[in-house]
Amino acid sequence: EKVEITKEQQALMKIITDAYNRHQIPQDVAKKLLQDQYSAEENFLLLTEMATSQVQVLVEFTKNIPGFLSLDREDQIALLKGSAVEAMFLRSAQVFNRKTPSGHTEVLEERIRKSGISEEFITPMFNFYKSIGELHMVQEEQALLTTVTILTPDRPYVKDQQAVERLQETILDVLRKLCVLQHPQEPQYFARLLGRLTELRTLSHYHTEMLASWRMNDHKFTPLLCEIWDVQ
Ligand SMILES: CC(C)c1onc(-c2c(Cl)cccc2Cl)c1COc1ccc(-c2ccc3[nH]c(C(=O)O)cc3c2)cc1
Repeated sequence: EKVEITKEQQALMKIITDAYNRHQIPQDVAKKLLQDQYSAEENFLLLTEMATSQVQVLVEFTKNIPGFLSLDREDQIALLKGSAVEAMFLRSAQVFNRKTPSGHTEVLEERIRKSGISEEFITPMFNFYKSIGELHMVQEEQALLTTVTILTPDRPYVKDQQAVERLQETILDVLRKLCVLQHPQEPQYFARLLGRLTELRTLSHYHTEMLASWRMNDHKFTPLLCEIWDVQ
C-alpha cells in the first residue's frame, strides 16, 4: 500500500532533525583534534574533552525531543545515562563517514586507536563505523535513529516504561515510513537500521570494560562523564 508521512509526522521529523543539526560540538573543540601531540596520554585527554562536550550537546538535543520533558524527571535522567554511550557511537560514526575536508576523520581515528583502548574493542568499534557508513543514512534518518536509541524503554531504573515506549513507537513509525520512501529499492532497509541498535548495545557493554581498563591505568574522567557513566 502507498506509504505516506502525515503532516504532523513531517513536523515531528523537522523538529528532531533541526535540533540534531543545531546541537553539534563547537568547532573550536573539534579543531583540537588537529593539534600535534599524539601520545596515548594526550589522545586520551583530547577524547575525554570531546566526549564531555558531546554529552553536553546530547543533553541539549534530548530536550528538543517532543514529549521528552513531559516524562518523569528521574526517567529522563535514566534514559540519558542509559543511552549516552550509544548516542556517542552513532554521532562519532557519522563524523567518520562524513569524510569532510576538515580531515577530523583521520585524526579522530588515529587518536582513538592510540588512547589505551585494547584491540579487542577497537576491531568491533571500527566494524560498527564501517557498517554505519554502508547504510548511507540521510540526516533525517541519523537524527531519528539517535532519538529511537535515547527513547529505549528498557534502560536500567526507568519506572514508567510505557510512557517511553509510546514516544519511541511514534518515532519508529516515522522512521519506518522514511526508510521506505528514501530506499524504495531496499525493502529491508528499516530492519537493517534497527539491527544497528542491537550492535550498539554490544558496543555499550564493551565500553563498560574500556572504562574499567582505563581506570585501572589511573586515567581520570571529567565530573560530567563520571556522573553519566557512574564511575569514580
Ligand atoms: C572519555 C573518552 C576517552 C571516551 O570514552 N569512550 C569514548 C568513546 C569512543 Cl572512544 C568511541 C565511541 C563512543 C565513545 Cl563514548 C570516548 C571518546 O568519545 C568521543 C570521541 C569523539 C566524539 C566526537 C563527536 C563529535 C565530533 N564532531 C567532530 C567534528 O570533526 O566535527 C569530531 C567529533 C568527535 C564523541 C565522543
